[in-house]
Amino acid sequence: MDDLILKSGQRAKIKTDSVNLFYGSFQALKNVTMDIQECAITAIIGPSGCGKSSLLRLFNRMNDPIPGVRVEGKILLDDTSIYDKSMDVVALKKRVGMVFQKPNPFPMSVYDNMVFGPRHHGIKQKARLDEIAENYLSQVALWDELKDKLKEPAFDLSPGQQQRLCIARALAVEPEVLLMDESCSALDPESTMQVEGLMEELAQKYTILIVTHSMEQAARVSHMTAFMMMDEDRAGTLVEYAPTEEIFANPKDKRTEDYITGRFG
Ligand SMILES: Nc1ncnc2c1ncn2[C@@H]1O[C@H](COP(=O)(O)OP(=O)(O)OP(=O)(O)O)[C@@H](O)[C@H]1O
Repeated sequence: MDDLILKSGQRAKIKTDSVNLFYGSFQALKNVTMDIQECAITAIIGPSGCGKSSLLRLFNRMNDPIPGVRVEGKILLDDTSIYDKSMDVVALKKRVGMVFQKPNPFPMSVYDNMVFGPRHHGIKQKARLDEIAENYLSQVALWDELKDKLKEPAFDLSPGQQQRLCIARALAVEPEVLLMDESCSALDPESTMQVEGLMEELAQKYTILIVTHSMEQAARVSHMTAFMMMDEDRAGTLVEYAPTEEIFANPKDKRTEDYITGRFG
């Protein structure tokens, strides 16, 4: 579809148009319009409370269970409206996976973590499940470390290994988009570097969105950066959205410049 082609010539995987999000009477996002590039890393940055996580969670309808939540405007995944009444939310969550701030392996073995999603989606054959476990643990560079520990509890792994396992588990259902909400903030610097390296590799195949408090991380790994702020009503707005190099080297908006140079936030 032509309207999914961006000015840069890249294809948009997700498009939002004039999105407002309300928690009850509180407006958490105001008029957010952005096109998210396919097979690239997009970072969402901004001060605490400006709506970064709220925005991220809109893309796989994670906000749905919150009482009083209301979404206005349009959000497209490819050319399908995510908030259309006919949208199959289980299928959406398979296409748009999520990795959280704290590693959250399930209380089961490494192997069972890996095959949980595929089993849920109907894959039964042991050989196929084994293949999936090996393939995705390899993609996150854990196979060599864990191939002899597949039956051990995932909780026994180091935090960095646990987070890579959670990424592998998210990949095992073959998503198209991966949402990462401060997924390195509970990790030590070495594990952070490993996960960042992994993100860069994964971006060749997957569309990745990250929320991060670390501007260094946004600058290191992302291709596009969205800077958000609260307006006078405390609603989150998109201030500037551009290739990461431009945001950090030549921001167009004074507020972006003030934030990235550490004058506030
Ligand atoms: N479930 C909820 N119910 C009501 N208000 C909420 C809910 N979740 C978030 N909010 C409010 O929405 C606003 C945006 O929150 P959100 O967590 O999206 O911001 P953030 O930029 O990700 O913050 P942080 O950087 O501190 O994680 C905040 O004012 C927050 O208090």
